Amino acid sequence: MNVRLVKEFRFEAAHRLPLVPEGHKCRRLHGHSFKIELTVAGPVDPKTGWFIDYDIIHDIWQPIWNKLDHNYLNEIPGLENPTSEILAKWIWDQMKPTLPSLTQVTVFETCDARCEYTGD
Ligand SMILES: Nc1nc2c(c(=O)[nH]1)N=C([C@H](O)[C@H](O)COP(=O)(O)OP(=O)(O)OP(=O)(O)O)CN2
Ligand SMILES: [Zn+2]
Repeated sequence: MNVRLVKEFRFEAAHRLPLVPEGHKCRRLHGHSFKIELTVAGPVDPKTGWFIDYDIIHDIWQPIWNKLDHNYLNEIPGLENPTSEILAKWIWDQMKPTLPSLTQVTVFETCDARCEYTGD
C-alpha cells in the first residue's frame, strides 16, 4: 500500500520582486502569510501503519522555517528574486537531501495562488 502524506506549515515574511516592470505592485516591499505544503510518498509499513511519522517532516522543516519566518526573503542567499517558483525550488533543494521521499513542494503566496514544484 502506497500513500502520499501532506504536511502544512506557515510563515510570515516580506519580499519584493525586483525583476517585474517599474510600477508593478510586486516591485514594492510587501508581505505575505505564506503557506507551504510538503508532500512525501512511499509505502505504509505494516508494523506501524504509517509511511513516516509527520514529526520527521516537521523536524526537517524547522531549520528552514527559522531562516524564512519574519525575515526579508530578498536578503536570503538564493532568494534575491523570491517568486513563488524560486521559493518552491529553494525549499526543495534544502529538504530533498535529508527527506528523499519528498515529491512536491507547494507554495501558497496568497490563499488563491500557489506554485507546485515536483523537482523537474
Ligand atoms: N507566477 C507568479 N506570479 C506572481 C508572483 C509569483 O511569485 N509568481 N508573485 C506576485 C506577488 O508577490 C503578489 O504579492 C501576489 O500576487 P497576486 O496573486 O496578484 O496577489 P493579490 O492578492 O494582490 O491578487 P488579487 O487576486 O489581484 O487580489 C504576483 N504574481
Ligand atoms: Zn508578493
